Amino acid sequence: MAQRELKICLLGDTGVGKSSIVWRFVEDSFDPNINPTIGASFMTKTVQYQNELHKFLIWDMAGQERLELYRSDIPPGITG
Ligand SMILES: Nc1nc2c(ncn2[C@@H]2O[C@H](COP(=O)(O)OP(=O)(O)OP(=O)(O)O)[C@@H](O)[C@H]2O)c(=O)[nH]1
Repeated sequence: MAQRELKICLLGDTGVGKSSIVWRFVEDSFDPNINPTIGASFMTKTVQYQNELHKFLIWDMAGQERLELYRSDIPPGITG
């Protein structure tokens, strides 16, 4: 079966729910006590749609300024 890779990067202010959206998508769970992201976290999920596998590679970037990576650390080839 064909497989496509989709690179997704979440950026935004701290506390707006970036990590929670990723957890809901990847694990279908919600943690009201989730910790702020330090630097960045990386998760993957593969979803079958019709005759193709779609592999999502997701970078969740820290929103707190003091925990941020430099913008130049954002991985190349992001599609969304
Ligand atoms: N009630 C409610 N709380 C939410 C929702 N989404 C996120 N939260 C809460 O909002 C807080 C911040 O959520 P995060 O997902 O850590 O936000 P973030 O944008 O990733 O924050 P940083 O990691 O600091 O960049 C947490 O306490 C979450 O549990 C939602 O849809 N409803």
